[in-house]
Amino acid sequence: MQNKRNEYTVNIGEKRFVEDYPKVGIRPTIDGRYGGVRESLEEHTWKLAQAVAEFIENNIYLPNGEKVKCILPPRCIGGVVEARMADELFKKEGVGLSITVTPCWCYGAETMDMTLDIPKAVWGFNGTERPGAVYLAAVSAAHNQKGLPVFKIYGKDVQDKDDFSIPQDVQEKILKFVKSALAVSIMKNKSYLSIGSVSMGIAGSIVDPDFFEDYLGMRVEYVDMSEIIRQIEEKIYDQEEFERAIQWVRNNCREGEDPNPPEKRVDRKKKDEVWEFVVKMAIITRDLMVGNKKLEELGYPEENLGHNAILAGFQGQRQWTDHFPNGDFMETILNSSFDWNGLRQPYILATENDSLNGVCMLFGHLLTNTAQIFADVRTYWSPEAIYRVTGWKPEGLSENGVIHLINSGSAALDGTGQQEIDGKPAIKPFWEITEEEVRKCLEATRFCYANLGYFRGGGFSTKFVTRGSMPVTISRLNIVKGLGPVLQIAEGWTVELPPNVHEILDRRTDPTWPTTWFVPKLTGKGAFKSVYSVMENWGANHCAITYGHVGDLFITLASMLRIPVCMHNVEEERIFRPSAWSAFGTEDLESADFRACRNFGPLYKK
Ligand SMILES: C[C@H](O)[C@@H](O)[C@@H](O)C(=O)CO
Ligand SMILES: [Mn+2]
Repeated sequence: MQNKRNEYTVNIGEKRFVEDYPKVGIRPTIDGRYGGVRESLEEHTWKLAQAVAEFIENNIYLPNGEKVKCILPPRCIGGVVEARMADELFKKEGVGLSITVTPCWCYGAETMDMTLDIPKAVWGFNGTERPGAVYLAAVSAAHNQKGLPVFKIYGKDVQDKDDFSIPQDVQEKILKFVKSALAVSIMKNKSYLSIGSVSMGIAGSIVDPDFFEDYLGMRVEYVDMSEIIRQIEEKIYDQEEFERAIQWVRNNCREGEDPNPPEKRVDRKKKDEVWEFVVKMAIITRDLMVGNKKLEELGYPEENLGHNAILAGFQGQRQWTDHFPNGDFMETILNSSFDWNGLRQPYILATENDSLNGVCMLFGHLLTNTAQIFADVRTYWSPEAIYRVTGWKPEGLSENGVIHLINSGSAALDGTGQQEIDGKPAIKPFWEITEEEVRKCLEATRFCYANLGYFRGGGFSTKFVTRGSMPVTISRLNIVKGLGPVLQIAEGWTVELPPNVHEILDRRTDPTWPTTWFVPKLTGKGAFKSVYSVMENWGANHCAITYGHVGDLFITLASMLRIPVCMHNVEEERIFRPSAWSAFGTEDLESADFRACRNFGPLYKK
């Protein structure tokens, strides 16, 4: 069996190359004055730092299901020498983000974390016997003056000096910061693997290496789609795995309707061959992304390495799909939390090589550890149009109309909504999913032979309807000349339409594709005045769907990467950005975000 974790581990001859997940550096800072002050604070400061480390280790998981690790320096940091001791240790340990913790006054610029490129936060204990909050303000001023934005954490209520508990509001900020900062750190130095080129003129598939390098610290790798053909024909894949995979597919993936007119339909033999082909595509594409040590054993040391890809895109349409089976099955299964190897971390793969949608999927995956759904933002159905076409007057969540999210590939099977949390439809991290839920996701899905008008080479498209009432967040990254990247976020819910209404609306589109009916949370303002205005303000043809109302996490992450958010419906109290953002205006946070991002510039700009 393959390792459950897709951890970018490959063999190079005798050696193993393992890119470890980043750790969290906890920096206890202290007033450096010996002779009474420092001694009286050592224990308290250390205990507070330990409490933060314990809280993080108990509450935050890495995408591979392991607990995140925290690193504390050899001693408290009272001045620059101890700050450097922490730096050295953190570098050795692979720390990717830091939280400075203190209950007292310390010397700002002498104790601060000056590491470039890593997200930083400071929790200044809100007590009054010792001025931790005064340090927080001072060190944040130093960070801003030096152009190293910092997240300021300051509890709302005063705590007693011997209280080592972490108040609820502080906990929330720590979680937001660590989850987002981990995402920044995990994607750094990984690749986007562009398989093929531009799909049908879709701008997101004109993959922009400057964006990936400057904003995400990633590199872009490019391979031609013919590489998949070479590996199929020369049998450069693990044939034992292929046999297991095709057997699993035959037993678990049920075919649905064939949408093609009878005279165009292909026969059973051809369909069986296509199944074999698309399963090989999935195995090979996964290996192209992350490598496979089996390939070295089989005599393919180069292919064994893969491309260090945490994210990939497959052009598919048109040259490939005009001749070969489409990428829908491959995209669906790789994006899912399970396959023939059991439950495992999803591999993030964008359809139509839409790298900008892929980035949103990657953000969503790293922020929540869950599988993502890729979709076209296809149709706004007003209540009037629904009534006209179906005779049903939309009610409840659907009363202001719905948006039809649908695309041929890339929708993870988790998107069926057949997993549950407290009896409600959900998408969970792979280690929380049960075998029974895997079975239900598969049962709720049909694989329909591809529409031969669009896909001359055939293939199997994934068909399901997402269960309603799931809180979800849709997102989209766009690049605008002169402005750079901007992120859009809409929190909302999946809805279920009455079956006959769904059927009528779905049949007007491509009924062999997965559908998610989506309703955004309306605020009555700007782009969120109506469901129509959300659709109208969407910046491209695609969105990524992430389980949960996690727009606040996307906002925190975007601020770390200096990507402004041009549209969101997240309540103001949930927004957490570096303290420097207030210096760009406190009334209109949206405009201030643009100014702050422009001022600090992309995190990795050369
Ligand atoms: C089959 C069509 O070409 C679709 O793939 C098209 O509607 C898209 O998905 C465009 O993003
Ligand atoms: Mn599309």
